[in-house]
Amino acid sequence: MTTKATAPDDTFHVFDTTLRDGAQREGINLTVADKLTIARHLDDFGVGFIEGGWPGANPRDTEFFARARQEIDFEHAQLVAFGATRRAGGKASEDPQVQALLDSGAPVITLVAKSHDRHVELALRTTLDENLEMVRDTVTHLREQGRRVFVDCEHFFDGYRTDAEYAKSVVRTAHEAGADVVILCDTNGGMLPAQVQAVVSTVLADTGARIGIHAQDDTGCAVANTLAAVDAGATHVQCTANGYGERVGNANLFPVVAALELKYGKTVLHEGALAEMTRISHAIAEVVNLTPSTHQPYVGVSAFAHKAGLHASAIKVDPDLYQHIDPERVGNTMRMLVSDMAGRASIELKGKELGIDLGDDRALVGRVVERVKERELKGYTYEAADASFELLLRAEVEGRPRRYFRVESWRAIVEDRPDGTHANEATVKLWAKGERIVATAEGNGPVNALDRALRVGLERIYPQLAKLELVDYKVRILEGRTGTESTTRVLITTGDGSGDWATVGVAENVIAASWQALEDAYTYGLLRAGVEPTD
Ligand SMILES: CC(=O)SCCNC(=O)CCNC(=O)[C@H](O)C(C)(C)COP(=O)(O)OP(=O)(O)OC[C@H]1O[C@@H](n2cnc3c(N)ncnc32)[C@H](O)[C@@H]1OP(=O)(O)O
Ligand SMILES: CC(=O)C(=O)O
Repeated sequence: MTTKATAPDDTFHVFDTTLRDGAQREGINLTVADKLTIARHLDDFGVGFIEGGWPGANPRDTEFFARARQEIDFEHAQLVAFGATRRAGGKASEDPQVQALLDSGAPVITLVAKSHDRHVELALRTTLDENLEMVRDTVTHLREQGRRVFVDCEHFFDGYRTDAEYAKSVVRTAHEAGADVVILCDTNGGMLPAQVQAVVSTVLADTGARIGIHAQDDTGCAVANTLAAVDAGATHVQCTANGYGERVGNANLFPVVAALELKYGKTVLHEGALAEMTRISHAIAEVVNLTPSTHQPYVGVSAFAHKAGLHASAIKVDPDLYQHIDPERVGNTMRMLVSDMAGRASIELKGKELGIDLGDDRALVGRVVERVKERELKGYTYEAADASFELLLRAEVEGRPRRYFRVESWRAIVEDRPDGTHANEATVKLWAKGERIVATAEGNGPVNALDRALRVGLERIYPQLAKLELVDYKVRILEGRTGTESTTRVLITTGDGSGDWATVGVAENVIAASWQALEDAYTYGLLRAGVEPTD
């Protein structure tokens, strides 16, 4: 582990606490290996500080610091150990919890300190003076041991309401004892931006300490509160990747950093890092085993996805008209969604995205718009089934549907037996390359049996299909869609090892809807493989 004396640029700190506060989110349970992987991603991204956990609080965090020291050569970040001030009535130099922070070998230590009078009296069960002494003694001791110290003033904003002078005296004590930054924490996450801005301004003016911000997201304002603190003069922001954290989470690192770089014009990352943001956000989501939020600002797959026809018509002229930044700056991409809200421009842009030349054929584009609207009324959804849309578009452009096989008939049988067992069997009758094929297969359900029968029938003629795999299958009942009876929509995602595609089927019953989605899935798989249509 490199123990750099200072962060790359010490005038403004991006401090990440994914491995400490992020790990406090319900549902996240990181192994040491996970923590090491996330630390590497965060270092690549270029944050200045990575809070790795609370050494001594649990064996996992203790091991993380030991292994990070051995295994990671941090290029941009310094590793930070988190812990509390010493116990009331003791000495920092004799406190085992404080000693564990030193033993971690981390060059920087964040101490959580009480700054709310009620917490001191009720949670610590000590006096206000002794709490100040705990802060002074612990910071002094750690400084004497050569560590850089940051102090997190827990519940600062709530404490400021009940006793502003006491809250500020904790900041002054930490600062005078040698803490480099004193962080005002909105621990309960109840603050609003204007309140944060006012308090940060006053504390800066009254204490002379360098101020940081740590905002929980309980009002949905953590990012805004963080930026409000920066507006007021804070020069250290504590965030977590994807906003993971206790309860509803913390200030999300990615929108905070993007705002600092793109809206405030600050350089807080190394060159080229911002363009890696989407990849890093998704990679961390993968490690914590949570699906990345599709609607996350900047990095969500929907962050630059455009659905409304009017938006598309302006974007066709200039993408800036409906986007606050160029998505490539954060490593994301613009996408056009095709649905019944599409107009001609949406189809033209989607065609371009798919590499299909529509020329200036207004009539053709108009026909596609009409067809999409008519099919969406029946229950199809093309924004979730790009591959089915591409097949529909190509059919219009090429004057006939792409066909690699023709279906004579299909049938699926579900056999329930009195002993509770059952069997599923399907038969497909097809024509491909002039040959009539009859194939039968069993499966763990009727759709699986149909999928297998289709594959058994076609694989000999199209060996490319061997690589195809059903990745996801979703069914939704569309109540009263046609005004009479409900219909069923099936969305299938298929992969071939180098990418995934989604197809849709709609019918009165789930098996017929699945069959349509399967037919599109196989047809699109052959199209992707570059196979020429035969029929
Ligand atoms: C706002 C935040 O998110 S801060 C981060 C909080 N993170 C965590 O709590 C996760 C890790 N925590 C743990 O593993 C455990 O709580 C430990 C190891 C730290 C402590 O465990 P225990 O010794 O069993 O104590 P317990 O958790 O019941 O209570 C915490 C103790 O620390 C004391 N304490 C709380 N804050 C501070 C502080 N800033 N300075 C000193 N002592 C403190 C409490 O008064 C309480 O003391 P008590 O044991 O005399 O009642
Ligand atoms: C320190 C911290 O996590 C908080 O006050 O929320």
